[in-house]
Formats: sequence, structure tokens, C-alpha cells
Amino acid sequence: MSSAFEVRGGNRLKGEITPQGAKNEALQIISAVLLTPEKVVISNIPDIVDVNLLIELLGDTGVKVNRISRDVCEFQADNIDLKYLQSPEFKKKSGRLRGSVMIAGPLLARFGEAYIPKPGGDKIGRRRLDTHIIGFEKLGAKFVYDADDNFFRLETTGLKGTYMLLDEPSVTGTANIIMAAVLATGTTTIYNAACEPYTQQLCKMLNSMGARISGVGSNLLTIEGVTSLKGCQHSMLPDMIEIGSFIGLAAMTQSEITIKNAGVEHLGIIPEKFSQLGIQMEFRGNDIYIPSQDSYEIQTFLDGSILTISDHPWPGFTPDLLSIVLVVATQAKGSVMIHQKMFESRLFFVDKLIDMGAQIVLCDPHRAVVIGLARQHQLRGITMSSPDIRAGVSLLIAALSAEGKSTIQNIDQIDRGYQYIDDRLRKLGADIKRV
Ligand SMILES: CC(=O)N[C@H]1[C@@H](OP(=O)(O)OP(=O)(O)OC[C@H]2O[C@@H](n3ccc(=O)[nH]c3=O)[C@H](O)[C@@H]2O)O[C@H](CO)[C@@H](O)[C@@H]1O
Ligand SMILES: C=C(OP(=O)(O)O)C(=O)O
Repeated sequence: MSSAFEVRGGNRLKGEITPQGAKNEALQIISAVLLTPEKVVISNIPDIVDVNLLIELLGDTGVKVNRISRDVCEFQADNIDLKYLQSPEFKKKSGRLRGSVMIAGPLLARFGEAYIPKPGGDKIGRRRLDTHIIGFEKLGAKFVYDADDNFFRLETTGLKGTYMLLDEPSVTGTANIIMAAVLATGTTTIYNAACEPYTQQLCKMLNSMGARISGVGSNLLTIEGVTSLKGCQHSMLPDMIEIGSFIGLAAMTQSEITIKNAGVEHLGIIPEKFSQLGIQMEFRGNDIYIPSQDSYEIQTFLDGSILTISDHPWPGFTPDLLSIVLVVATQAKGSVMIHQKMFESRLFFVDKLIDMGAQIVLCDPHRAVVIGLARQHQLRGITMSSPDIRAGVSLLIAALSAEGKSTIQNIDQIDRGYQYIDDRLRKLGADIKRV
């Protein structure tokens, strides 16, 4: 049985917290070690379930893994066991996380074959792989789907660069296509590419390995293929989703928190969205200082109408922080419409917040209106289950601000993406126990 968090809410937290390395960057970067037989050293690796699973999976395929410390690891992919990729063990293990889909691009580019099981990750709506597969096909790969097995097989006698306009700027899809194209012959142009810091970091790493990628940071990437890549060293950025979660946590629990080494220049529009909820913060060099605030008031649009916060591909607001924004809005003054455009099952967790006393109208699977309680009364602690990683942390934030005891079950979901979260929150003064 999965463990649970027992939380007694109401404590004001105080102190400093340092974000972990970025989960979604780590999944791309660690997949990229398959592109070279030389040593790659990666640092600031988050010690979380999803990343550890991917590292284990690479080890199983024959990559030499030397975990120098919990956050530094050396990889060398000089002897890959391609047969393992067709085994039931590989299917089972790789099916447990979304990130494993990104080993396909490098394997296809370097060995001419790859296998993709039905990917795991959060059950937050349909999560199609069309962008990945169509991209590989455009580069000249043949795609076979085994319906009995739920297994995709890709093969090629040599990838060839081409122009492609992606149907949608899929984050993992773009990363996969980039990793395939770096070793293709000729030039690949990817238009409507995802350009999250995760992907920018991947391109930076690949260029340091000898790849020739230009347009990094934009949605138009040009990749001149090379015949081989060499080893490199790479360090992960701070996890921007963790940073957003901590900003929300501070506001909701009226806490004074400093987020250390927050990689402020890479946060895009994230701080701005929390400011729209009325949360004050101060940038002190690379740190973010959030003062204890008795109240915060949601802004309106310029014409006085109710604010909408919605997700959008980068540089828009990441969907991974909408659940956090939603929970923080429950104690604000004012109202906000949360519009989750990308995923259709990510807002259902609001029923738990409603049970806790929040005022929320779920309009449809994509939209919820939050009417802030303005601290007129506190949320009440309840027993609940964490449906996905970000809803899980949102419920944790709600529980930390609530009156009385809450129990959050299914916290494996939270452990997928937040490193030692209970220990780190306890150091800030939270009353949280793993049971
Ligand atoms: C391991 C990893 O990195 N996971 C992230 C990655 O998932 P992932 O790469 O799986 O997500 P995608 O970018 O492919 O798309 C996510 C969903 O949004 C939809 N979509 C996407 C783009 C668009 O313009 N319109 C649209 O509706 C897609 O159809 C899909 O249902 O990116 C998501 C979107 O930022 C994040 O939530 C995930 O945390
Ligand atoms: C949805 C997420 O992760 P995954 O894509 O791994 O399910 C997330 O990080 O919020």
C-alpha cells in the first residue's frame, strides 16, 4: 500500500528552501546520454521516483551508471543491449513514467531501432504520441504498432534531415525529434517547436556534445546533422514548477519564505501569474523572498472584468502550475477563472477542495471559477487522495493551511516529482508526517 502524509495545518512557515533540479529537464537530459558512447556527467539531478526509474532503466539497457552522489551521476552508453528493449521487463518499467518515451529518439538515431511502450505519467487526460511518431516518420523512420502488445516499434536504415511543422509544440515530442535529428544526415528544421527551458537546456547540452542546433529558445530550430557526438558535463536548472509551488505555499500559509538559487532569469511568466493573485515577492539576486502576507487580492483585467489564468505553451504559463494557482486563489480576495486548456482531467481534484470548504464552481472539465474566501474562514482538514503530481502538492498546500488534521493518500504521485518534500517542509516548521 502506498504511504500517506498526515498534516496538521495552520503553522506559519519560516526560512529558506532551495529548489531541486528540474524533473522535466532531467528526463530529457538523462535520455540524451544514449547519443554518445563517451562519458556524460550530469549534476543537480533531483532525487525523485521518476528520475531514479529512468536511470534504472538506462542501467538495465546496458548504460554504465556511476552515481557519484545523489545529485551527480556519470553515464556511459558504450554497450547497449538492444534485445532488452523488447523484453516484458522493459515494457513494464518504462510504462511507469512519461519520460521514458524520450529514449526512443536517441536509440533510433544511434542504433536504427527503438521501442515505445504505452507511456506512463500522470493520468491527466489524453496524452497522445502523434507528434513524436510523425516527427520520426518525417525523418525517415518506419513505424509499426503492435495492438496486441500495445507496443510501438520504430526502425530506420538512416534518418534524413527534413522540414517539419509540428501539429502542436509537444514538449517531450520536440525533445525526442531533436535527439533523433542531431545524428541524421543533412539539415532538419522544426517549426512550432516547444521552447521550454527544459528543451533549451537539452539543446545547450547537445551543442556541447558537438551537435549543431540553432534557434534555441525559439519555436524554429535548425539542426545540421553530425555523424557522432562526444561526452559532456551538464547541470540541471532549478525546477521552476517546484519554485511556483513554493511561492503558492508561502502565500497560502501566510509564511515568510526565501527560495534560494531560483534561476530567476529562467522563470518566464511564472512570477507574474502569482503577482496577479496579489502575492508579493522580491527578487534578491537569484533568490525570491516572499514576505508573510495576511491577505492577497486577485487583480482584475484592465476593464474590471474577472481575471482568467490559463495555460499556454512556453513562453506562456505552464499547465503544471495551474493546480497550484487554483488552490492559492481559494484564500485570496476576489475571483478568478482557471482555464486548463491542454489537459481534460486535471481539475477534478477541486471536489476535495470543495469538501475542505473552498468556494469553487467546476464549469466543465477545463474551467473552474474560484471565489476567494479572503480568509473569512479557514479550510478544514480532511482525508483525501492525491490524483496526480501537481494536484497532490496543491492538496498538500491546502492541508498545510487548513484547520485540523488532513491525511493525503497516494503520495507516490507527489514523490514522483518532489524531492524529500516532507523533510524539507518540516525544516520550515510544517507539521507533516509520512505514515
Ligand atoms: C515529462 C514532461 O516533460 N512532462 C511535461 C510535458 O508533457 P508532454 O510532453 O507529454 O506534453 P505535450 O507537450 O506533448 O502536451 C500535453 C498536452 O497538451 C496538449 N497540447 C499541447 C500543446 C498545445 O499547443 N496544445 C495542446 O492542447 C496535448 O495535446 C497534450 O494533451 O509537457 C506538458 C505540457 O507542458 C507538461 O504538463 C508535462 O509536465
Ligand atoms: C504532468 C507531469 O508529469 P508527467 O508528464 O511526467 O506525467 C508534471 O510534471 O506535472
